[in-house]
Amino acid sequence: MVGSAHSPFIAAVLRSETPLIMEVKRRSATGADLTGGRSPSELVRLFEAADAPCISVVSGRWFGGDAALVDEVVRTTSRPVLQKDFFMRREQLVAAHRAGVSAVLLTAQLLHRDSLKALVNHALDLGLTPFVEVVTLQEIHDVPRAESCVIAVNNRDIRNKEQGPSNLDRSHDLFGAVRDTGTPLPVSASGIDSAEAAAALLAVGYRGLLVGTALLAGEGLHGRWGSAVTGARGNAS
Ligand SMILES: O=P(O)(O)OC[C@@H](O)[C@@H](O)c1c[nH]c2ccccc12
Repeated sequence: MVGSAHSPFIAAVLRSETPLIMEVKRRSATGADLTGGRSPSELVRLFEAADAPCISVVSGRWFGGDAALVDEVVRTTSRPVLQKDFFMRREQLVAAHRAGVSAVLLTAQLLHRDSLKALVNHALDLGLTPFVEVVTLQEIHDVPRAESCVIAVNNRDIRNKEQGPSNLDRSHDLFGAVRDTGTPLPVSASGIDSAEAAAALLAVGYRGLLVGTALLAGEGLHGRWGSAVTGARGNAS
């Protein structure tokens, strides 16, 4: 169902033929430059040309981000923006809302269950879409108000600052549990390094994929991903 009941962020991904949430990230967690000398605005325009339904921007300092980066991305695009940072307090959500973003990352692994619940409620009260990242079955079961949240399986480990290898099997293994929460937008995030891997994740039923490094560093922005993922969605949801 793609209707007015969904938030703008969720609706944009659900109706897209190329459901890739494309990410502006200045550096990898190991410090490698990912911009290739391109400005944030240039990257946003490249993503728009590649039909990104919405844009993710990493404001966390590990990845070279800051508030000015979020402002520049929001100013450049009219598509819904997801801000990726380590949101822990309500005031940070208020600031994100003021900056004009549509969705905020909430990392289940880093938040106590009660805090996650409070932050999901605060985000929804502000009109922000909670983008909840999970890595385990228990975390999936603990997501409150899943029908209003994006639930994203993170294929990397945030506790080692995402420096370890990615594990796409995690997304494949956890898909059924994510779908059963009733989230309208199950997502697989991080470490999706090829158009083929992306197509396989869509085929099991993910409705959106979050991709940063492979698009920034690889050939992803030159058409190949678009043609591989268009129509790759399964019917599982
Ligand atoms: O560059 P990748 O491997 O495609 O991953 C993107 C995104 O998922 C990743 O940047 C990310 C996942 N969780 C985060 C938390 C904070 C900052 C960034 C992230």
